[in-house]
Amino acid sequence: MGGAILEGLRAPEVRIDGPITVTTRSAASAAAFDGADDVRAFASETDPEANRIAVRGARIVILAVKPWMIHDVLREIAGDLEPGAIVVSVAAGTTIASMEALVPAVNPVVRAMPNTPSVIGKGVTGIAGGVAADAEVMDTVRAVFETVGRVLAVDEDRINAVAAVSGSGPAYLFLFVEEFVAAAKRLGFDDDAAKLLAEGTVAGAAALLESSGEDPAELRRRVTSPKGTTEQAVLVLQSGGWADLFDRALAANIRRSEELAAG
Ligand SMILES: NC(=O)C1=CN([C@@H]2O[C@H](COP(=O)(O)OP(=O)(O)OC[C@H]3O[C@@H](n4cnc5c(N)ncnc54)[C@H](OP(=O)(O)O)[C@@H]3O)[C@@H](O)[C@H]2O)C=CC1
Ligand SMILES: O=C(O)[C@@H]1CCC=N1
Repeated sequence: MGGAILEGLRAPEVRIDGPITVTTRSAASAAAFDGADDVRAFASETDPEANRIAVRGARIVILAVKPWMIHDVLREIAGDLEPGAIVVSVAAGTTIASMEALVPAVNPVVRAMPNTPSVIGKGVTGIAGGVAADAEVMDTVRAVFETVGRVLAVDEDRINAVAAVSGSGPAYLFLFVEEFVAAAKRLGFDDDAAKLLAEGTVAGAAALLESSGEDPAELRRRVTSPKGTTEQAVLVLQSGGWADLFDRALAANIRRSEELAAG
């Protein structure tokens, strides 16, 4: 996820004050930035000081390690944070209070829940601020994530729901595409043809949804000729109990965030 945000931040039209410093665990991941003039990268496996060096002088520190690693990384960097530096975590299920307990009170903590379309500037990110995150801090964090898409500010008690909808949402759509391609193959299309038809349709329909500004129900209506073919397929799909399926899937997602928060 950190890489997706970084890709968005590195887009030519985005202007960042100062250098972007990246840390990774492996030297191999850091080596991907060799020769880059806009990013410097350090690997913690070869430089145990990497994270501490990286945060020195930084106005914003974005943590994008796995949820169960966030607290250890915060303990590691807390003493090197600049006073007032904003700490942003994108981790699922890691509460603001648990992070605030590990950093100086002068460092505002913000939780962000982005998604992977950020890599092409079409991300959706929910943000929620802690006690020291005043309006200026939230505007700054909003501006960072607006470089990679759209931003919704929420109270922290809604962040798990944001994760369930938009954070994980791309995976649901990709699962749909996988199933759609597989169904096309079962109709006799070879792999390439099935992908062309099914993936091309999803990409085109998503672009149409975005560019038309129309409600998806209206766009669906325009495909569904009365007494036509689409109608028959839609009736079958609607009989599958999607509302309940989605409710259960999102509830399971939120439950997992709560488990992660509980440790
Ligand atoms: N994937 C997604 O769609 C989303 C993920 N998130 C959150 O993003 C976080 C990361 O998830 P994800 O991107 O899937 O995880 P990945 O495992 O893909 O990425 C984790 C990154 O952290 C680096 N890393 C690991 N340990 C350290 C360390 N000690 N110091 C510095 N860097 C380190 C890894 O380096 P290396 O490359 O060398 O292994 C890797 O680049 C999670 O907390 C998740 O909840 C939030 C929203 C969406
Ligand atoms: O699966 C996860 O835990 C992360 C959080 C949201 C998307 N991916």
